Amino acid sequence: MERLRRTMMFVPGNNPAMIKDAGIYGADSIMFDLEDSVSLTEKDTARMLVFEALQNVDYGNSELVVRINGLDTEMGKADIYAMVKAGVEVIRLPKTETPDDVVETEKVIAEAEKFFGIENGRTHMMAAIESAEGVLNAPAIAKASDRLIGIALGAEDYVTMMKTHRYPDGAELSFARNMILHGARAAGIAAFDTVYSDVDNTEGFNHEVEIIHELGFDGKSVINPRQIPLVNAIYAPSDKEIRNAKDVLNAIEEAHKKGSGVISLRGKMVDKPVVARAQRTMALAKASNLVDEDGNIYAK
Ligand SMILES: CC(C)(COP(=O)(O)OP(=O)(O)OC[C@H]1O[C@@H](n2cnc3c(N)ncnc32)[C@H](O)[C@@H]1OP(=O)(O)O)[C@@H](O)C(=O)NCCC(=O)NCCSC(=O)C[C@@](O)(CC(=O)O)C(=O)O
Ligand SMILES: [Mg+2]
Repeated sequence: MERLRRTMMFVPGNNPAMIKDAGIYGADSIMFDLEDSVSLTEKDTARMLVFEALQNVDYGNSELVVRINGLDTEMGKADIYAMVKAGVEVIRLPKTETPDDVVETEKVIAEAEKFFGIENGRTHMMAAIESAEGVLNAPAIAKASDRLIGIALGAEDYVTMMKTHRYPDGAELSFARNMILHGARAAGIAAFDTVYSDVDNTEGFNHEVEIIHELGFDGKSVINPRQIPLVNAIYAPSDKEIRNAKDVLNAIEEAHKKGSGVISLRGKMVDKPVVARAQRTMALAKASNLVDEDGNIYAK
């Protein structure tokens, strides 16, 4: 079962207080930012703070991600070497335009792993897509490296270069969302939606999460801890979905014992994709503490 990444929380890399406490909010992934939330004069400070935090702060089970500055900046290479040395799990490349951007970054990551005597391939990658060219190249970007665990939409930069704004119905993002989602799925990796910057607008945030959940996104970048439980609530399966998933998994286990792979349950075919969906449902139910280890729904 692949790792759940319903929420990926940005933490400004030059904010010691936020860095220290980032693990208490239960984000599936914590994403320390060395890029756009950090001013030019603070770039070295942020790199050092995150370098220390990655090695000395306990962030529990959250996955640790760092958004580096791109290789087209003078900070990019130093960011990569520092984060690889600190043992970060995933390096996120901002403003990815072409597959070459991924390939070039992967080369530097591999160099850094070799330089520090770290097993080649240990550092995974994500590519954030934040422009028209990046969106049109999304399928190729998603296939550009085996290190990629996913690609993400960065809509603040994207809408600016598209000469539009963020709107409640999200029409301005529909093409980009679908290109990124299909590119990710064709490459067999995860797809993440963009941040929602109006932190106090719970209704607007929930509406946006409903849309991306329905489309099939694995999760959403968030900028504030208050947004985490909102995403988890929408990604939590209903009791009916949990019961059905449990029946599917029990039925297929029985069928495998009898040596068959395709069965029907209450008249509906149950084969590999149905089983995969049931496994994801149970993983989401467990992550939301809705069921016990055996998949039984906790009494409300
Ligand atoms: C928005 C606001 C100022 C609101 O502050 P507020 O103070 O009102 O928040 P409160 O709710 O009052 O905080 C309650 C407690 O949580 C703590 N706390 C808050 N936020 C926390 C956090 N993120 N991490 C850990 N801790 C946190 C806080 O310290 C307090 O702790 P304590 O005092 O101890 O109780 C704050 O959230 C914040 O700065 N967010 C990060 C913004 C950021 O990183 N932007 C860059 C990434 S997007 C981008 O670049 C665009 C993109 O590139 C994206 C893409 O590519 O995907 C594109 O193009 O689209
Ligand atoms: Mg951006």
